[in-house]
Amino acid sequence: MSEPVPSPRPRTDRPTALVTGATAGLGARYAAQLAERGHDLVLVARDEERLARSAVELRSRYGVEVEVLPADLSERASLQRVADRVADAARPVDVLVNNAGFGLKQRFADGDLVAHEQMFDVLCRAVMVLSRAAAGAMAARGRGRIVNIASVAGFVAGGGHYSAAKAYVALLTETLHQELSGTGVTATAVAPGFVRTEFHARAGMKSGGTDSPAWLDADEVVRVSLDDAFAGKVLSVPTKRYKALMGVLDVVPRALVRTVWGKATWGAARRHPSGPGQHTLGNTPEQ
Ligand SMILES: NC(=O)C1=CN([C@@H]2O[C@H](COP(=O)(O)OP(=O)(O)OC[C@H]3O[C@@H](n4cnc5c(N)ncnc54)[C@H](OP(=O)(O)O)[C@@H]3O)[C@@H](O)[C@H]2O)C=CC1
Ligand SMILES: CC(=O)[C@H](N)C(=O)O
Repeated sequence: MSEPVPSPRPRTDRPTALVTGATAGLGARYAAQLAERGHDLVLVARDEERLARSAVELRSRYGVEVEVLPADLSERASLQRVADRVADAARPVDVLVNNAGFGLKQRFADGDLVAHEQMFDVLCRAVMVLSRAAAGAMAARGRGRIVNIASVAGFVAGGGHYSAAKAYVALLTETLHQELSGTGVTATAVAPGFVRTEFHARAGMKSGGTDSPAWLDADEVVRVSLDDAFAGKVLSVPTKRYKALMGVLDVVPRALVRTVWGKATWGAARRHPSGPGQHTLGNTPEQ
């Protein structure tokens, strides 16, 4: 039986940050580092027990107010509840971190359509709806930060539907940044490389050698990206090695990138064993 979700606590003078995917990986670190930077928090994810545990830990460690908002962002009604919270003028959200996400080790062409639709809903539709909610409410107040977690994968071909989804996040964020110019609201796309989180285990992807330099520490990614976001940068590519890789990707022929990236990262995505339309989903929380 999960702990009852505590009702929102009285407003403080601290700014408030809403983080999606706050129970694990990068999202858990965004919540901790934003608390450390003096923000009250609204935590969003599906796993209510992990949310409640995170809230207790963050309150006691950082002395900030923490609200939990259980939601499956692939479900429209759930997503709308989160959008309503983001847009609530009576309880302003000053920083929105659209972080929730997962990968699919399935080809797009013959993979599980339901799984691909869910990934699109979480990686793209949720980011769009919540960014819109934040843009309107923040611009009305003349201040706010929108931080959308894209990926290096969004700048390379060959990463499957996931890459396309992350390219959408990056470009939508650049549009937001441009359209919000002069309003006091900034939008930052964060493009991490490979980060040691639950992402790959949840998706059943090989992630051997995570102690190699190619793999980043989640705390470093979050610290660098928050520094960039608070500096108003439109794109944050944590660490020099991934900034260098992005430069290389600009000049290497795309056909070569398509061939190499897919194989070098998740291995050749499996043809779906039972063919298109079967419903075996990844993205199950680690217990
Ligand atoms: N790890 C990496 O190598 C990289 C990751 N990224 C991106 O970073 C972001 C965070 O990923 P990462 O921390 O690695 O992954 P993790 O798997 O460690 O964490 C994913 C988080 O998202 C939440 N989540 C998953 N599905 C949903 C859903 N349907 N509704 C609400 N919340 C959901 C999970 O909580 P719950 O299960 O409780 O819902 C969890 O808190 C993602 O957008 C990912 O694409 C980008 C580049 C590299
Ligand atoms: C780099 C990513 O966004 C992704 N986690 C991957 O493993 O490709």
